[in-house]
Amino acid sequence: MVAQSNLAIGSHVWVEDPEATWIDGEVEEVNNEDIKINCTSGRTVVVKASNVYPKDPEFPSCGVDDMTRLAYLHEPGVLQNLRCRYDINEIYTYTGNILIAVNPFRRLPHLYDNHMMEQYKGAAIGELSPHPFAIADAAYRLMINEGISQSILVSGESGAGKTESTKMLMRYLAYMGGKAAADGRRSVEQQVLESNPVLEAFGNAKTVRNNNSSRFGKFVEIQFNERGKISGAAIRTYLLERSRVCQVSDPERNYHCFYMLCAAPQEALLVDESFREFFHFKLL
Ligand SMILES: Nc1ncnc2c1ncn2[C@@H]1O[C@H](COP(=O)(O)OP(=O)(O)OP(=O)(O)O)[C@@H](O)[C@H]1O
Repeated sequence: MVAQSNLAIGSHVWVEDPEATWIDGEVEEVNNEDIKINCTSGRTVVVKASNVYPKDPEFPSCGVDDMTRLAYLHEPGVLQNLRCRYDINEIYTYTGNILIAVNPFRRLPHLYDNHMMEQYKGAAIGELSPHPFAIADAAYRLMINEGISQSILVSGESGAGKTESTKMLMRYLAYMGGKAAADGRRSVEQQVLESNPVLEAFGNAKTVRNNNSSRFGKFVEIQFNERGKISGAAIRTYLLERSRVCQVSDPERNYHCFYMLCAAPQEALLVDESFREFFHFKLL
């Protein structure tokens, strides 16, 4: 990140702030490398020019849906844009063809219903609001049109929303590639979606950062036939945090499946003699 070298008096800028991370203000005085800034918090600070970043005075109050449209693509500019959008419940933002998701920490069902999936069908990226469905649709279309396998990489820190975003991507792909199941059996896409709760039971646990933290890596492969319909799927898992099974530090928890077993009716567990002592385990 490179700060502005020539700062004029009266120009709008960002400076680091110990409480707000970044705060905006106006340049009041320039003394060689030392810049005096009147912050909007009411404080006046003197900082080195290399720590001062230009602020776009014409930045729209509700932000922009693609970061590439920002006048300045630096950390305070990006964070301001994500913040403005988050405040109006716009949790998704593009940076070119990359989708950034900000965890809303509350259910937003209207964002993910069937009507939304229908809208994103065939829509080019950027035509509608940023959304995981748009990313899934672009991948699906490219696969159909170019005949080449596509990958979607979902990354972020713990609790960022990777698992939830992946489920949205899988739902959309299942919606696009779904076909009626024969003779009442479960279709492949149903089985793919229904695998999530099972995988989460055995591989997810409560941590200090996330009540449903995936303690393993996951590679989900969905196979399509030449007509674009789902023909198969494979889920590979990596690096399960095995130590959690026998060592959990408070307030974290063991894998969900342990508590699910405890919540199960006793008679269901007593089918196996080895479960008799189950409820005395220190671990539980
Ligand atoms: N799009 C969303 N809408 C509503 N809630 C969400 C969304 N994304 C995330 N959340 C909430 O945040 C929690 C954490 O998200 P998630 O488990 O997807 O994070 P993660 O990045 O997969 O974390 P980890 O790396 O620890 O597994 C979810 O259990 C859910 O409550």
